[in-house]
Amino acid sequence: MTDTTPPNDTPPGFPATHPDSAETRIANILKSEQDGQGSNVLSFAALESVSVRNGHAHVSLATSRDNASRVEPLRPRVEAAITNLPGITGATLSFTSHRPATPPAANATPQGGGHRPFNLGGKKRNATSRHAPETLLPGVKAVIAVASGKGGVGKSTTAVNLAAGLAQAGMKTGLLDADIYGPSLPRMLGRNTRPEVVDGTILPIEAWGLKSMSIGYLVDENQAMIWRGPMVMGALTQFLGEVEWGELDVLVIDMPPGTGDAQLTLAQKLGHKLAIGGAVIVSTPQDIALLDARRGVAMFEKMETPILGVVENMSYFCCPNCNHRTELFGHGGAKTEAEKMGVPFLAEIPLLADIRASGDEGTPIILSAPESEAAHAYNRLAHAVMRSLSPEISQKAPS
Ligand SMILES: Nc1ncnc2c1ncn2[C@@H]1O[C@H](COP(=O)(O)OP(=O)(O)OP(=O)(O)O)[C@@H](O)[C@H]1O
Repeated sequence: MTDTTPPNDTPPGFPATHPDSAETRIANILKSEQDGQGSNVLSFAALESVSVRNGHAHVSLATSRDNASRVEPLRPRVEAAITNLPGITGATLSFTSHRPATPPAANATPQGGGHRPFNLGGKKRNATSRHAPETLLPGVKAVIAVASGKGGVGKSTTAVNLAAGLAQAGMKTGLLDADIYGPSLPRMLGRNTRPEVVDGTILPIEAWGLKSMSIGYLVDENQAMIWRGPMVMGALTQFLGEVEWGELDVLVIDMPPGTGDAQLTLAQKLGHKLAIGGAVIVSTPQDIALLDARRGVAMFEKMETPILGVVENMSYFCCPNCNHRTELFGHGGAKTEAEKMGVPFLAEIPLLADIRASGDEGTPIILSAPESEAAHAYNRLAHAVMRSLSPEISQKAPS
């Protein structure tokens, strides 16, 4: 469906100048929703902008860092109230913090509100040319984007084990956690160190034979939650342009879930490297997830990114005692769907408590239990991915 609604427009029935405009009604909601101390939202946050696109309202509020924690618990209620307005089908509240936050690393400081959240000090660089797409990741041969049409399908777990599998097979591998709002890499890799900044460049954290980077290494968990879009994109761009990735055969990127602006922008920025690598779409067998997977595939196809294939996660349950295999959600949905979409089916990963436990303990299961059913499944995935890469990259893949 074509979007005929201009950005920053009001929905049908809300002329912008009218007292009943979307902005006025949203401001009224913000004035009426109170926190536990009886203060309304607009008493400690300023309404920066309202835009409505295709019925979805994006509301940006400016607040101090201290007050951000007061707004956050109100978010679901406010978003629900805005969604109830006529002509509005959904709402997203984002916050801008106007005070600089805790330094993420010894000499790396988030700037707050800017498009380059980390001031890395060191030599003055030409940020424009350094961040121009063609100059990004100069030593990286290929990028593999691990994506999913929706959250919670096991994308990060898949990305971590895929990256560890590629490293184990002899490829020089990096792993970037691009999920700014829900970084899981530090936990899954068992690393909680602040990266060093040397000469204006962030050094990646080494873990399990991988070079890794995540917003979770740099800022406190709740801090990135209050970032608005441009800061998120700024952080991602810095991760691509200002991390010392060095020479890598592949950089695996754990993409943010979904198919919104951040995903599109990343895919655009990485077009030249993704053309040599490609996208891996993670799905669970349930129909709804498959619909979302289709959206993921469509997004990369639109960007002319090669689709390396689809992975079915939580595909079947394997009893740890008797090894009996149970198809919990009906088997083969993702494979059939991949065939219909004309993209390769890469692997099916079982649903296993040990996979979750290994992730929580900080060692990818492909390394902690190399003889397990799960490790074999992830190895099949890594080898399938290697085989689908171009020969110059995948020469280390077993035939
Ligand atoms: N095959 C599996 N078997 C058992 N548990 C799994 C499996 N895959 C993922 N999980 C668990 O499911 C939860 C969600 O996984 P993960 O964080 O990888 O998903 P995600 O798609 O990256 O989520 P988000 O969209 O929130 O980033 C985690 O607790 C993880 O350990």
